[in-house]
Amino acid sequence: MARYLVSGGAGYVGSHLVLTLLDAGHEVVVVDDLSTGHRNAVPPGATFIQANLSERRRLDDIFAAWKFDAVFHLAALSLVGESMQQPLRYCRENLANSVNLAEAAVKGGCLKYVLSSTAAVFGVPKSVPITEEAETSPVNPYGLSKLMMEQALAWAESAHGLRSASLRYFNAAGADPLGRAGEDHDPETHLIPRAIMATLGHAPPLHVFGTDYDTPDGTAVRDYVHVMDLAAAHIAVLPRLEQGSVRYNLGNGAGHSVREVMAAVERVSGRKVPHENGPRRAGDPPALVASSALIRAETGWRPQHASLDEIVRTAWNWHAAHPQGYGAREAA
Ligand SMILES: NC(=O)c1ccc[n+]([C@@H]2O[C@H](COP(=O)([O-])OP(=O)(O)OC[C@H]3O[C@@H](n4cnc5c(N)ncnc54)[C@H](O)[C@@H]3O)[C@@H](O)[C@H]2O)c1
Ligand SMILES: O=c1ccn([C@@H]2O[C@H](COP(=O)(O)OP(=O)(O)O[C@H]3O[C@H](CO)[C@@H](O)[C@H](O)[C@H]3O)[C@@H](O)[C@H]2O)c(=O)[nH]1
Repeated sequence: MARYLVSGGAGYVGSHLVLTLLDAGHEVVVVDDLSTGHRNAVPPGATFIQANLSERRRLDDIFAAWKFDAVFHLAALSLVGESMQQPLRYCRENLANSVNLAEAAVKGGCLKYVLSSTAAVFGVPKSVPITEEAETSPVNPYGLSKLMMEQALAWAESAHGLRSASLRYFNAAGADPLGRAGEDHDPETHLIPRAIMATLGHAPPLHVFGTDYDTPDGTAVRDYVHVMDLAAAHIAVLPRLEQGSVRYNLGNGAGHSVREVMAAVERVSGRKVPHENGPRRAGDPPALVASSALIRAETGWRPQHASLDEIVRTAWNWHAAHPQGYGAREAA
């Protein structure tokens, strides 16, 4: 049994990671300011500390009070469009706060650091699937802020011995198959929850952002990876850190178009997805698909929930059971 710090553990991916760590018998301390997360999303078995990562002294106190085997850093701002409007805020939140956490970890003697990075570090890729050798050339401040932290971590290894894994998630999707957690963002911008909420009648019809892409059906293609598979990857990379820092692309390795996602929602729900076709969303690349060959080869990680229907089914079940997301339980 080990003890881990999870920043952003009240958020979507973070809450699923905390469940996975607790299920494996580990001890978890969550640090989250609840800016986009939910207190009710933190599983009961975890210790919760409400703090902002800009509070460096609080972080030092936390690392002094507990000895952690590793830190998983998920807390961040992650809306691409918002980052275009507020580039400096994104750099402060995603770079400066990540540096704060890394400094506090080093000072506290915790020398393993797993960063939630993103496919957005690649910008518009020249080809898919995207390997780790592909050029990193972000086209928005969000991707830049994550890439800068990846680069800072490389220097922190040589200077401070901080071993890091930068996990470039592609599109996190789905929910805990046991129904203990799900996705609840406000506003919700992600395709699968939006399609499901529209189908349940809890949101307006889905807007299909672009039908004129150079893809098989004209809609944009993404690599949807189950959030529990993402969570499992965090544990799988830890032994690899004994040999040094790593950067891994993390996806299912299969691309699905917006129309294919809608078809999956229709298969799972037995209902039509109310939708309207519209123009492209600014900044959206036509296709992002991961090559996850490297993490598979080096850690043995494999997606266990790879089918799009299974991903959509777990998300559907959670949204159907929680029409107001975590709000209903917060009010209860
Ligand atoms: N969801 C995706 O598809 C996706 C894809 C690629 C990368 N990522 C990355 O994964 C991570 C988690 O994403 P998510 O979708 O779960 O987001 P989320 O918004 O659901 O979770 C982020 C959590 O961090 C907390 N937080 C934010 N700023 C903080 C601060 N300064 N101090 C303390 N806590 C703070 C929020 O309250 C929230 O609980 C992010 O780093 C994101 O960039 C997500
Ligand atoms: O209402 C909607 C929402 C999305 N889309 C399309 O669906 C696809 C997926 O969009 P979305 O779910 O918003 O995810 P992305 O914009 O691909 O971004 C996610 O995945 C990236 C990695 O691939 C991460 O960097 C981001 O943080 C994460 O939000 C895109 O083609 C969108 O244009 C629609 O057509 N209608």
